[in-house]
Amino acid sequence: MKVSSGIPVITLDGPSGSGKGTIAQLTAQALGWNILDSGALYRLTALSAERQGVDLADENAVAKVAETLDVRFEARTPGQPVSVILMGDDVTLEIRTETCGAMASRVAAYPLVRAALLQRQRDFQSAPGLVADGRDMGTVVFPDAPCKIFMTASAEVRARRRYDQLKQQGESVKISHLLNEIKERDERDMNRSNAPLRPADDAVVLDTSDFSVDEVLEKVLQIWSSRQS
Ligand SMILES: Nc1ncnc2c1ncn2[C@@H]1O[C@H](COP(=O)(O)OP(=O)(O)OP(=O)(O)O)[C@@H](O)[C@H]1O
Ligand SMILES: Nc1ccn([C@H]2C[C@H](O)[C@@H](COP(=O)(O)O)O2)c(=O)n1
Repeated sequence: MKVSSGIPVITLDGPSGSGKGTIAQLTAQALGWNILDSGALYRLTALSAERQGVDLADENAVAKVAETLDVRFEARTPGQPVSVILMGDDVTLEIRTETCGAMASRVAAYPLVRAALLQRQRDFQSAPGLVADGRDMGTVVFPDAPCKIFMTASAEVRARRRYDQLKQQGESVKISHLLNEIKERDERDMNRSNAPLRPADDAVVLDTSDFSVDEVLEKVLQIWSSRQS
């Protein structure tokens, strides 16, 4: 099984809403690297299982879905937003809903599902480099990555960010509801027995609560630069 190939990887792990996806995108763009949105694979597994009428409580059946996931990530330029195509159907927006995120968190707790998606994630490691965003990028998927960052922010700040994001998209939700969902998701992601959400021992922990996107990006690029000198 391929783990390390000498191609550099920056891992960005952290809880929901900490800004990993946004920063992964901008970092990949700044460096001209490839990107792995590992959460999308769990979201796609959940969505595909639901579409096929698979019971999400059946670990073996959901793992089969993960093993045979027919998905394409279409990126025109490295670092630019990608379209996500599931069995020929563009599901880029559908996988981003809160409902799909909650289903993803549920199937992500299954060891068989995690095992089924492991090599698929490692296969994203290609030249000139990879920015990998998720929950276990630094601990399990790319344990040899030269630069590991664990992004955090208070649950309140993350709920506010999500609220602003959904409002911008024209969705009306209560911030108290989002806060509860975030706390529930954190609880499930941190307390599962397999690959729980936690910083790798050699990760830099970055609390983004009081920083803008631009400030976080600058810090991530500084951390990467410091790893090279
Ligand atoms: N430092 C920041 N300051 C303000 N807003 C931010 C910051 N970082 C991210 N955001 C905003 O917060 C929202 C959530 O960010 P993002 O989707 O990147 O988080 P995430 O950690 O990838 O979440 P998930 O794991 O649920 O996909 C987005 O609208 C993004 O623009
Ligand atoms: N490496 C990963 C990535 C994601 N998950 C789980 C945890 C989340 O609740 C869910 C959706 O992730 P998101 O798109 O919000 O980053 O998938 C995981 O367990 N491991």
